[in-house]
Amino acid sequence: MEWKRVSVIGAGQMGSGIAQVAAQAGYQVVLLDTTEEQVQAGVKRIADLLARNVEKGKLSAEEREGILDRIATTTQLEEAAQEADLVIEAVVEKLEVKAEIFRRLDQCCPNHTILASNTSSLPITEIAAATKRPEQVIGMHFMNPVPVMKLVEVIRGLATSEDVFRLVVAAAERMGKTPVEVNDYPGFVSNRILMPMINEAIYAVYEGVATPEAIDQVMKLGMNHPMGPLTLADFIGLDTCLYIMETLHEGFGDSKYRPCPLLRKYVKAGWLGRKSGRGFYQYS
Ligand SMILES: CC(=O)CC(=O)SCCNC(=O)CCNC(=O)[C@H](O)C(C)(C)COP(=O)(O)OP(=O)(O)OC[C@H]1O[C@@H](n2cnc3c(N)ncnc32)[C@H](O)[C@@H]1OP(=O)(O)O
Ligand SMILES: NC(=O)C1=CN([C@@H]2O[C@H](COP(=O)(O)OP(=O)(O)OC[C@H]3O[C@@H](n4cnc5c(N)ncnc54)[C@H](OP(=O)(O)O)[C@@H]3O)[C@@H](O)[C@H]2O)C=CC1
Repeated sequence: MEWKRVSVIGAGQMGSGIAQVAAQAGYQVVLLDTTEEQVQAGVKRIADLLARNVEKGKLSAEEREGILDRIATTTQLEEAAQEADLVIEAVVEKLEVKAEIFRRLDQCCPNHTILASNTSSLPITEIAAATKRPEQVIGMHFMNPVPVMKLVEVIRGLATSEDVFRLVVAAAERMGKTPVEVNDYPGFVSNRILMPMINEAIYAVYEGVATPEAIDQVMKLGMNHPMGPLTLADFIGLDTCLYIMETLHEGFGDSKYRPCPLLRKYVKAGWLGRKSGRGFYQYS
């Protein structure tokens, strides 16, 4: 079956990026967030990035208009659900919030609709269990920034069907991505490896080993990482980093994954990184 419509739930940094690459791939997209302001902020992010691509000569002004025309917006889940072939959820990294969204999507989507989560770490099998169609639920984990990064981790839940897996791999490829299959364990592969490194960098700040600037320089100049771990943590969002560490800690029951107290403190203070204007660095 040829898919035409992709709905994206959550218009934050990941949801807006996913909506952009889906519209660039020719899908009709519906982008949803809880308020009109959030949805419009997501659309503005897409419009600005596409305008920069026009300036760079990578896209024509007509192509930009075409992509933006393919993105409709809503704040009503029923509206996002009603005609979707594929729904990709990208809301906050909390199991109870995602499970409730999947429960509602299951009720309002057509029978054929596939429900994917962009979760960074949470169990796909448990998200799927909130629906009556667990064979049509799957993990589709894009990387940030979505328009640039090539990888999509594709994660099968216990019940995910082979057909659904193949359709989702094909959709990721159509969006210009390279899908890699991984199994349903906390943090999958990407964040099981990346996030303990970031957490360790935060411990190094906490224990006074070096300043954030020095730690980032060591990893950039010494290991050729494009961003130092603390700049990357601010870029991902410190709330998201904390939720991922909590999932690893709880999921494996191993103290090596305990989140650094400084990370908790920053999140409690509302220092969420780039998106809130302050994290390990200041942005305004
Ligand atoms: C937490 C999770 O669950 C999983 C994750 O996503 S973990 C995070 C994974 N991502 C990373 O590790 C990113 C690491 N950082 C990088 O790769 C690079 O710093 C970067 C690609 C973000 C920027 O690259 P750079 O060379 O330093 O900067 P710059 O030259 O300005 O940008 C390179 C390109 O990326 C684009 N770009 C940069 N930031 C962007 C953004 N936020 N959104 C969209 N495009 C962006 C630029 O427009 C530019 O595009 P062109 O080549 O078409 O001109
Ligand atoms: N940041 C990253 O680098 C990556 C993140 N991810 C995953 O993507 C997901 C989203 O992350 P990210 O985009 O960074 O987060 P953001 O905080 O940027 O965006 C999340 C958006 O979802 C909205 N939202 C929250 N609850 C609901 C709801 N019930 N219904 C509709 N919208 C809702 C939020 O609105 P409000 O602000 O009003 O709550 C916000 O606009 C998370 O699961 C994260 O783990 C995956 C890969 C990389």
